[in-house]
Amino acid sequence: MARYRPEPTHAHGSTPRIGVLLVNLGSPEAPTAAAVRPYLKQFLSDPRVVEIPRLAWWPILNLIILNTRPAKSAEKYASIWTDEGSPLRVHTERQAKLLAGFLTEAGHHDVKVDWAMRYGQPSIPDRLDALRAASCDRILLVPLYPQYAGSTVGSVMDEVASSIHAWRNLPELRFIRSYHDDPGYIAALAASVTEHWAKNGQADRLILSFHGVPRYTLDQGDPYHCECHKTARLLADALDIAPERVMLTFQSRFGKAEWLKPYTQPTLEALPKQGVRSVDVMCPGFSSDCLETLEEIAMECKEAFLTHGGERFHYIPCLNTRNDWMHALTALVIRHAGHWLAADPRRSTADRQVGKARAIALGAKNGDAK
Ligand SMILES: C=CC1=C(C)c2cc3[nH]c(cc4nc(cc5[nH]c(cc1n2)c(C)c5CCC(=O)O)C(CCC(=O)O)=C4C)c(C)c3C=C
Ligand SMILES: [Fe+2]
Ligand SMILES: [Fe+2]
Repeated sequence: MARYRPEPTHAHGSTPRIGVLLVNLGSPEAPTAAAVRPYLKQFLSDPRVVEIPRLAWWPILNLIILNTRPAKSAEKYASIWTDEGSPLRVHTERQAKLLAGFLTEAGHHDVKVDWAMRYGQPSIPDRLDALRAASCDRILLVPLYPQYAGSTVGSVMDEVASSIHAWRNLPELRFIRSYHDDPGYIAALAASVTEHWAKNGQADRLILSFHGVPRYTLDQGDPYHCECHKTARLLADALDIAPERVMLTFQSRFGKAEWLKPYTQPTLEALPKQGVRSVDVMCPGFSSDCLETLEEIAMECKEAFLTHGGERFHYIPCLNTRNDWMHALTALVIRHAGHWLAADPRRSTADRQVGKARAIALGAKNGDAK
């Protein structure tokens, strides 16, 4: 059996380009049990996500979870679905379009931006094939997870590796491993909180809720927990807020094992008894609003806080397509694609910068104040 498929003929002779692939987690095709089932099957069959030995996990997944969870999840998805589809998908597609525009504006015309989902559609192998067909011989992968976790960024890289295993002529590859402490990302988060405070006043607490992962991943060396804490510390510093007014929590626990603590919902339920009447909740670990923020936090957790004696619950949206975040993402991409962009002799920014530098130099020489 041949391992390698023939390469597309256009791989030869055409102008090489740089590809940028944004990747997020993925959503079902529709908010129905029938559509949620294959999506959950793919998701929960990923050994990076559920590390239970396959033989033990297979019957639990196929005989129990996939017979009960799709209907419940579908109901939740239905409560956040938009006319254009899943919010996660809509935001990710817009982020890709805006990034392409911002890169062009910065003078990088030969960069092709595309987007893919780790689970469901558009798939990573499909979009990598498309970048190859567009003659991209250098590809930067951008998993849209600010904090690294084996279950997210690690899984994206597994899928990339399996997608290209039969390519004969491999592209040069790079990836953004995480951007949890990127100054542009932190500044965009801080600006979003500051704007919220300017309109609504400050709540008693600012809760930073991150997606959880099993506790054993921390014990085994996954840096996710540390990166979440670093993001929270940098954000609190940028906001100049007293540390005791900020809390970091972990949401979306799945299954019976212990996950990272403290858990978001039980924390919110306990706060009113401690005299905390109002909270602002933000999810810095999600680059786009999705089921886990719009339904779990803004609906479920809000109700839990209010029914336990809380008086005011505000959810601060994810960065989505905020202008400051799109600028920060563009800068991140330019930095990671750095030597490729700098080495491209057709790059027009280089020309422009040289032109500008010449104008300044000549202007200064001629005593021209302009
Ligand atoms: C089963 C274990 C899971 C781990 C580990 C996990 C890690 C993890 N997930 C995200 C981001 C998202 N997860 C989303 C949905 C979601 N997550 C799990 C399970 C685990 N996630 C499930 C089963 C689901 C599906 C929905 C459900 O049935 O509850 C989403 C939202 C997708 C959407 O379409 O809106 C995101 C985003 C991170 C960042 C992470 C580890 C750091
Ligand atoms: Fe998840
Ligand atoms: Fe959830």
